[in-house]
Amino acid sequence: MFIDRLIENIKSKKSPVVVGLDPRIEMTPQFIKDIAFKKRGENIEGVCEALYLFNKGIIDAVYDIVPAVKIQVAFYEAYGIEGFKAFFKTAEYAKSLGLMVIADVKRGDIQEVAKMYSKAYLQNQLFDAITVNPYMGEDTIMPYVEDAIKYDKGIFALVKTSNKGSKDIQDIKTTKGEYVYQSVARMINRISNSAIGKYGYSSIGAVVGATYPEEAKVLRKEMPNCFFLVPGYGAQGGTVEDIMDCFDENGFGAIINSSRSVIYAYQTPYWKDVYSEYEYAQAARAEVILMTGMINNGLVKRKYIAC
Ligand SMILES: O=c1ccn([C@@H]2O[C@H](COP(=O)(O)O)[C@@H](O)[C@H]2O)c(=O)[nH]1
Repeated sequence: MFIDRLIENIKSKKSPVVVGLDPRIEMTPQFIKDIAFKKRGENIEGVCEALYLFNKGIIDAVYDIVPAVKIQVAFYEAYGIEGFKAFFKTAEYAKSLGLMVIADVKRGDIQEVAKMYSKAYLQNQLFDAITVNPYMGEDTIMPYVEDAIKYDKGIFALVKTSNKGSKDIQDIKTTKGEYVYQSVARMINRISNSAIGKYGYSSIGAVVGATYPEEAKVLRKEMPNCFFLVPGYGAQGGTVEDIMDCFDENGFGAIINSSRSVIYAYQTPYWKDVYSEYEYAQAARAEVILMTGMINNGLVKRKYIAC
């Protein structure tokens, strides 16, 4: 099952860190752009080649120390068909090195449309899991759940997102006296019963932001079946302490995504005097090792088992 494979990958890499491949052309090292533009021209094709080459460097540097990568489709979709090619090529390369691939596509929509989104991603062998948006209601996520079970894939449903504005709707109190995100959490946890693996977690998981540690603590209890995909670590302000309550005492229960803080580590105050732009991938590796060490130390301090 997807979730068992994910847990086994976390165990074998001894890391719950997911690297987010969200490349920006304006932050891409010049030497990569030079290579890409020379090969494909200083145009959309060249830009997309540069994004792919950048990702390839990161993947080469981290594939042996993380269980998965998360690829945010917006950074590719912005460039049309060439962007999509870079998106698929990135997924293909990550898979070829044994990484699990989460497509961050946050899909939703009415059932008939959701079926087509699901066909695009969950029926595609390149992707192990996708993110979905359940805020249109249960019927809209069932096509993804059905395909996840049928094709042995995973889904992570948005429950409490990491952005500031997540409170605008997700934190409204319902007539039952709970927050909207808790109602969504209850729905997802119930649905997730249909896909529980041998470690007690389901292939139907939840997105819970690192920037809301109190809410995450509540949700960990209210969603015992659901593995959390936790964005918001690093660049958005989430810290190791903030994510601790996403884990269970066996050191499972969560994968922690970091995109900018890892892929652009060489530009951060911590690493910028150590690594040049030519060494951006080594900097990303160093940041993942540091992040993994800090998370595992945090787990040990709590007397939880480290990953
Ligand atoms: O609640 C959410 C859900 C998804 N994301 C995604 O995670 C990364 C975060 O990038 P950073 O550079 O580490 O901030 C990005 O792909 C978002 O789409 C999120 O941030 N919050």
